[in-house]
Amino acid sequence: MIRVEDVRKRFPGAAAPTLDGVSFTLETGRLAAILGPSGSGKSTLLRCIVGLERPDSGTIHLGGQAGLVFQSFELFPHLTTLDNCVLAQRLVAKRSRADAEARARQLLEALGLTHRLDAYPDMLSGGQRQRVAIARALAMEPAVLLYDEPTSALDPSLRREVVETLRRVGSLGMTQLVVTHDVALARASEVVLVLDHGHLVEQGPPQQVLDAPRHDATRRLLAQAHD
Ligand SMILES: Nc1ncnc2c1ncn2[C@@H]1O[C@H](COP(=O)(O)OP(=O)(O)OP(=O)(O)O)[C@@H](O)[C@H]1O
Repeated sequence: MIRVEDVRKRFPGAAAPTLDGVSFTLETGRLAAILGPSGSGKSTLLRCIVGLERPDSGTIHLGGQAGLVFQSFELFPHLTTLDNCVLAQRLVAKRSRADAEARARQLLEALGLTHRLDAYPDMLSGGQRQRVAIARALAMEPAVLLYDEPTSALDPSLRREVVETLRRVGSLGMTQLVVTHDVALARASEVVLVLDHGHLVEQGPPQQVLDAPRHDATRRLLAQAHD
């Protein structure tokens, strides 16, 4: 689960706080999307949850480490699918080659990549590369998995594949939080959080937040999505 309580962050010299008392809870195994206009604090919130940024005050409870799937995937170009998923397990988690490989194979199978174990990243489609990055993050057994704009590096035809992938990961019991500008992706998630000027202005299921928006920031995001 993710429990964020009254998180505040103001960067030195900034006129206003980037996060101004953000609180929410996401239950284990749930998929949430964070929407918000540019500059509203989405990436900063994500970075605080991962531990790349330190809040000035407030608490973040994950019950373990957070895994992060980067927008650009950051795969090692000289390693195969399997070895991309084995390396950090060996170096960071100090697992044996056999253990690391077994875990990687299991996750790659769950994500439909068994036929691509020996392929190098440049031989894979964008969606496949993303699934390798997700399998690699899952192999480290994070308590939660966070994504920074998972659809923006992919062409529109692949966006549906992302939703399918997130559902598969959810069915493994993983708690997932996605920062996105993509309203369609938010609609496919279970919980939508809307940030505006460092405040969480809406939170709830997509049917509530996106079909009956109560805040101007949400209405503007929906209007832009329809343009
Ligand atoms: N390291 C930093 N130092 C100073 N200011 C920062 C830093 N990181 C972010 N900010 C400021 O905090 C505000 C929110 O930035 P953030 O990247 O969190 O927004 P965002 O909602 O993710 O935006 P976008 O949708 O454009 O990615 C911006 O005004 C930004 O300039």
